[in-house]
Amino acid sequence: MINVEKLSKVFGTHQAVREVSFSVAPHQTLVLLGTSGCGKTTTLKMLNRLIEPTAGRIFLNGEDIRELPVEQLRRRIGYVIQQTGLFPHYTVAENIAVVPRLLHWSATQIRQRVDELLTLLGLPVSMAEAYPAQLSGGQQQRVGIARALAADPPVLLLDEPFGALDPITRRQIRQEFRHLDVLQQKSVILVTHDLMEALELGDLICLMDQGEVQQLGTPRDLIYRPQNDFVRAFFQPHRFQAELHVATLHDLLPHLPPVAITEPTTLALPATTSVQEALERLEQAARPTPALRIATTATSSSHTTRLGLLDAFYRFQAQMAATNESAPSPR
Ligand SMILES: Nc1ncnc2c1ncn2[C@@H]1O[C@H](COP(=O)(O)OP(=O)(O)OP(=O)(O)O)[C@@H](O)[C@H]1O
Repeated sequence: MINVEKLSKVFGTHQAVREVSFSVAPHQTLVLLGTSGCGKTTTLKMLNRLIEPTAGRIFLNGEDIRELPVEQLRRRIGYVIQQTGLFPHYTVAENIAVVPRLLHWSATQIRQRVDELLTLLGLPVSMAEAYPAQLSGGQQQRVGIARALAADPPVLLLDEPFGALDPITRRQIRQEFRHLDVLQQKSVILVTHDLMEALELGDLICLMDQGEVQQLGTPRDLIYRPQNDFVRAFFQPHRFQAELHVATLHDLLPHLPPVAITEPTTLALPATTSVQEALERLEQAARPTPALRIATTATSSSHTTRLGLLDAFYRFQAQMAATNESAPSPR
């Protein structure tokens, strides 16, 4: 658990971050989102004291981080940066082992942890002896994450972790990242300026502008209950795509048109799946496009087709627009 209270940073006369506060529980991901220069990276670097705050406090599991020796703090906070920061002359195994070595783990323990992490991140164990330059960008990124997780820190910080990847790899790695078991029980804080990445990965989004928090909330809060004109304008150009990410199959259940399912195969998804993910999964599924079975409870389910899903989405969108227009503005 990490708690940030009124964190500020002034560089010379420039206020880069002003009174930023948030809390991230274990197994939650908070995304720091905003345009270039809004203070995301500065905020992130204050969390592991790569930058010292001008004011404010940070608590790691209740302890003020200023009370902890920096070395100890950094072992409890994994850190991944855009260019991975892997040491080019170290093998994959040696890169992952940097922190365990500092902690004087035995060679056997280190070897086991390296193999375990490679497997957890979907990399072959045989890759341990390769050098970073022999790996693809996506593989290097996974090794970067494995290295940050080596000593099992409760907090993981990621600064534009997928930024250097091509759009297809980026999307794939992002999907995998979301389902990584190894991140359960960790507080994850991720910096991005990519709106879809934020909506896909964030349990909470902290949208910043000029060093200040414009809104802190769930992706749904930011899309459907924007607190001010900045938040509204930030999402407006990508609104349709954004709504596909935040709407779930559960939202669409009351809007599903009655259909007789004739498709021979079905794809089953839980009702918590986003509409975006359901459409992607249907797209990737075997031909002909299967019917979709939405598991609503342990024993009951609803069926639809791709077209039925889109139809229900449009109805849901119209309903949300009507509700939001009639609702008073929160500010
Ligand atoms: N060491 C520094 N000295 C002076 N000013 C700095 C320093 N680091 C950052 N800044 C300034 O603080 C502001 C916030 O920078 P920061 O890197 O946190 O933004 P960001 O939102 O992460 O941007 P980007 O997405 O471009 O990385 C910017 O105006 C930047 O120029």
